Amino acid sequence: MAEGLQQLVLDTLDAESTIQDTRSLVIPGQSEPAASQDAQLIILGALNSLLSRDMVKFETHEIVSYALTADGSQSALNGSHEARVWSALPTKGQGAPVTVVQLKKQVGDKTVDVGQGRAFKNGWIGKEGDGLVKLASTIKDVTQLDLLEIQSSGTLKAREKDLADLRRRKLILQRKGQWFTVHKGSEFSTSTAKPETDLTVDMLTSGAWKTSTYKKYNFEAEGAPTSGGSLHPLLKVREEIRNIFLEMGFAEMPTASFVESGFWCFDALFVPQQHPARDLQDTFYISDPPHALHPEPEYYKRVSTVHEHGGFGSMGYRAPWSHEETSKLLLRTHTTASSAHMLYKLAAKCRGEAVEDDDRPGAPKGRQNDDGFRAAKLFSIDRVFRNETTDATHLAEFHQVEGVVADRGLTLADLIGFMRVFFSKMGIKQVRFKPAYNPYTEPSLEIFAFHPMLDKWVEVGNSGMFRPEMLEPMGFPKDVRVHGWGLSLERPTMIRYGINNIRTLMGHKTSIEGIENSPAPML
Ligand SMILES: N[C@@H](Cc1ccccc1)C(=O)O
Repeated sequence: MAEGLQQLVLDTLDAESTIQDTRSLVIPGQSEPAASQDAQLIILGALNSLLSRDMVKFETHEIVSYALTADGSQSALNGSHEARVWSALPTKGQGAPVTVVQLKKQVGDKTVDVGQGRAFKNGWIGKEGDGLVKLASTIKDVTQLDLLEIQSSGTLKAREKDLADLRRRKLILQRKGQWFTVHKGSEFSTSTAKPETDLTVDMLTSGAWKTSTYKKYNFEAEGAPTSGGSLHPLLKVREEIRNIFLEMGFAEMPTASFVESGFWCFDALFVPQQHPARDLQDTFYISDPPHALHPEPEYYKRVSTVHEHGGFGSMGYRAPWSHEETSKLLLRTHTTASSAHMLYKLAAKCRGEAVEDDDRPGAPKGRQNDDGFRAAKLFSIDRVFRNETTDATHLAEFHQVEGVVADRGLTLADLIGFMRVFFSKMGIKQVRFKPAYNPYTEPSLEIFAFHPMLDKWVEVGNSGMFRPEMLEPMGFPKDVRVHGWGLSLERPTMIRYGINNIRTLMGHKTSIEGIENSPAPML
């Protein structure tokens, strides 16, 4: 049929040079002109195909048309509700008046409910005793006439108001539609022979290429979508947070070692060896190799002593030290293990080790009484592991955002002030702090942010000033203060992307399509 229709369009153009209104075409195989929108869509298909070969040009005309609802079609056929009410009643004085109950039985509840009032208003019917009678002997059912006109032409000529009324009565529906005016194109011909799409060896040898018509190359056509890699939302938010750190002058810590020893993950941080976080139920331990390499002996001695007996102003835990516990290998439970490595390295010169002076601007070089301390601002964003039962908000593997700032004279006010700036750069303007406990920081603060969508305060991080029991065995001078904090990467990502089940963000339930379609976050 498609070809027959294209041929019809070309033949009509050949005879009449333009087709003013495609609604006048009679599609091959049909008896009526193509007044309906369905017919116009079929015509549009044929026109587009001819347009691609430049055989025609056409203009589109947008129209609004109307179609009858089921109720409307019934009224077009049998008369409006009010006319059906009128015709069911006896003429005044010529029969017993009909009660509403009887009338409903005769013409149906809906017809009476809708039609009765209108029939009264039109003066067609009246009351007599308990019943109703006809007052008018003949009526003109304008509603039915209007519906019939709409049925055949799609509209009412110049009577917008009545259309609105019929729509309100749910007798008609509005439809958007279009029709077309068609002209000859630059390659117009009455032949619909398919143009060639490829130049073949056969055409070249036979010489057919000279007389063939060719399909025009479509430079507008979009290629098939390519599937490349796309960044996971966690990576996008990680990048955004990394940029905040970099813009605040932080350097990134190396965090490649997922496996740590009990020493670096806990002991160096003054986490007691009996702490519940070190239990098998909370931490994944590695069985092979069975032991970690031994840390530097003097540092190890200072750490074990401060745990067992105290020192640096502390009374220690006064519990027996277990070498076994410290040398266990485990999947790190927090990135503070990496911070401990970095802080130990930062204090190297303070311990009197030969370290090359760095050339950061402002770093005191070879100053007299230089104790070797260099201020530092460090961050990391990487994966940690906890032996957790997974649920909508917990995973056994997740990511931590961690930062440490080391300098002389830092106070708790600096930590709080810094947190406010850091979180406001992440788009979190309202933050609150609550005293908390960490074995390695004192004071410690939990950080809460106001979540406007949830309309409540949610915990976003944990922070504090590292204890002398941790810093001084590393070799930091007494007046050096280090504050640190940690937060999850998943939580801000879930908030940003409106995800409420963490398992759809990470793990085997993640939807690849969701990742491909997730927009970059906005600050
Ligand atoms: N390690 C802590 C975060 C933290 C880091 C540094 C200082 C204080 C707290 C956690 O896992 O929650």
